[in-house]
Amino acid sequence: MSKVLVLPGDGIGPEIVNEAVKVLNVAKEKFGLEVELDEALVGGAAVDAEGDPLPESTLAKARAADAILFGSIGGPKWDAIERDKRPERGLLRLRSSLGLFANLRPAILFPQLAEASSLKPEVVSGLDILIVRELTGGIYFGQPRGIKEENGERVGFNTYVYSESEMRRIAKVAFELAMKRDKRVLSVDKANVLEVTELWKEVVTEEAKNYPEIELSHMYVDNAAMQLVRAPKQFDVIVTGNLFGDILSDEAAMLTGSIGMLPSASLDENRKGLYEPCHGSAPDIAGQGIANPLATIMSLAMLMRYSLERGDVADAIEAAVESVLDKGLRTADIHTEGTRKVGTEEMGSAVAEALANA
Ligand SMILES: NC(=O)C1=CN([C@@H]2O[C@H](COP(=O)(O)OP(=O)(O)OC[C@H]3O[C@@H](n4cnc5c(N)ncnc54)[C@H](O)[C@@H]3O)[C@@H](O)[C@H]2O)C=CC1
Ligand SMILES: CC(C)CC(=O)C(=O)O
Ligand SMILES: [Mg+2]
Repeated sequence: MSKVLVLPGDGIGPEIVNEAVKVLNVAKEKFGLEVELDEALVGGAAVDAEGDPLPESTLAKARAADAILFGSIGGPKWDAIERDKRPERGLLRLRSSLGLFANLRPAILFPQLAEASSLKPEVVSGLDILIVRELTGGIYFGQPRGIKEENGERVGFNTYVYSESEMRRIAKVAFELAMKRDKRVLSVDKANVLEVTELWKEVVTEEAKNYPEIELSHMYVDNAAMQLVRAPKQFDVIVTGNLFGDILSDEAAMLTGSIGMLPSASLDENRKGLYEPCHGSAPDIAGQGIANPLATIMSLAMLMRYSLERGDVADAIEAAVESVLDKGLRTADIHTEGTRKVGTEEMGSAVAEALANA
C-alpha cells in the first residue's frame, strides 16, 4: 500500500488539488492501485488553524508518506506576519526537512496549445525542455539572512552558498536524466560575477567527465533568460541553482501556453517526492473556479512515474490531458478563439472521464 499525503494549501490550491484527487481516484479504480490518501494543513491555512505554516503533525505525515501532492501556498493575508510564520517558509522547511533537493520542471508544449503561447508557434512548436533546479540550498536557505539597522538605515541581506557536494549531486541528477533524453545539458550560472557559481561551473564540468556521452554547455543566467524566449528549442536539459531555476521555470512556463501548464517533481535521494504545480496560489483568481488544474494533474502523473514507479499510469493520465485538449476544452488562461472555455471543475472532470474511458 502506498501512502499519498495531500496538502491543498491556500488560494487556488484546494481548487486545483480537488481536480487532481478526482483523477487519482479514477486511476486507483482503473489500474487497481493500492494507494491510501491522507490530507493535512500547510501554508496560510495551517497558520490560521495552528499558528505554524508547517505544523509538526503535517511534517510527521509528510515523513511517513511515499509521495506528497501539493497545491500552493501564500497570499496577501499572510505577507506581513512574522517572517518565520509566513506560508512560503513552511514550504521551504518542508522541502529542506525531507531533503527534496532535485526539482524537475518539464516545459513541454502540447501541439494543441501552440496558439496559446505568447511566442510565435514556430518558435515553440515541439518544445520539450527539462529544467533541473537545485531546491534545498543556495540563496533561499543561506545564512546569515535578514534585515538589520546599520548606520541609521535598514540593510537587507541574504547569503548565496552552495557546497561542492550539493552542486555535484544535482549535476548528477541532470546528467542521469539527460542520458534518457537528448544527452545535452546546459548549466546556467553567473560565474562572471558570483564566486559561488564560478565553483558551480567547475564542479558541473568535473562531474560531466563521468558522462562522456553528454554534451555539456554553460551560459550566464541573463543570456539564458534571453535565449529562452529567442530560441527555446535549442535546449534539452537545463541545470541550475535554486533562485535561477525558480525564475527561469516561470519564464519557460509561458512557452507552453500558461503557468497553469507546468508541473513539477521535487525528489530526494530515494525518489520520495513532493509533486506540485510550478505556480503559486494565484490570489487574483482564487475562489472563482477558473484556475487551470492541468499543471497539478500532470504533477500527479509525475508522482505516478517517479515515486510510485507506475510509468504506465503516468502515461495514461498525460494521454487523458491531451485528449481533453484535443476536444477543445480550455481554461481561461489557455483559451483561444475556436476553443471552449471551461472552469476548473469541468476541466478536471473531463480529464477524469477521459482516463476512465481510455
Ligand atoms: N509553490 C508555491 O506554493 C508557490 C507559492 N507562491 C505564492 O503564491 C502567491 C501569489 O504569487 P504570484 O507571484 O502572484 O504567482 P502565481 O503563480 O500565484 O500567479 C501569477 C499569475 O499567474 C496566474 N496563475 C497562476 N496559476 C494559475 C493557474 N493554475 N491557472 C490560471 N492562472 C494561473 C495568476 O492568476 C497570476 O496572474 C504568493 O503568496 C507567493 O509567495 C508563489 C510561487 C510558488
Ligand atoms: C517558496 C516558493 C514560494 C518559491 C517558488 O516560487 C517556487 O518554488 O516556485
Ligand atoms: Mg516560483
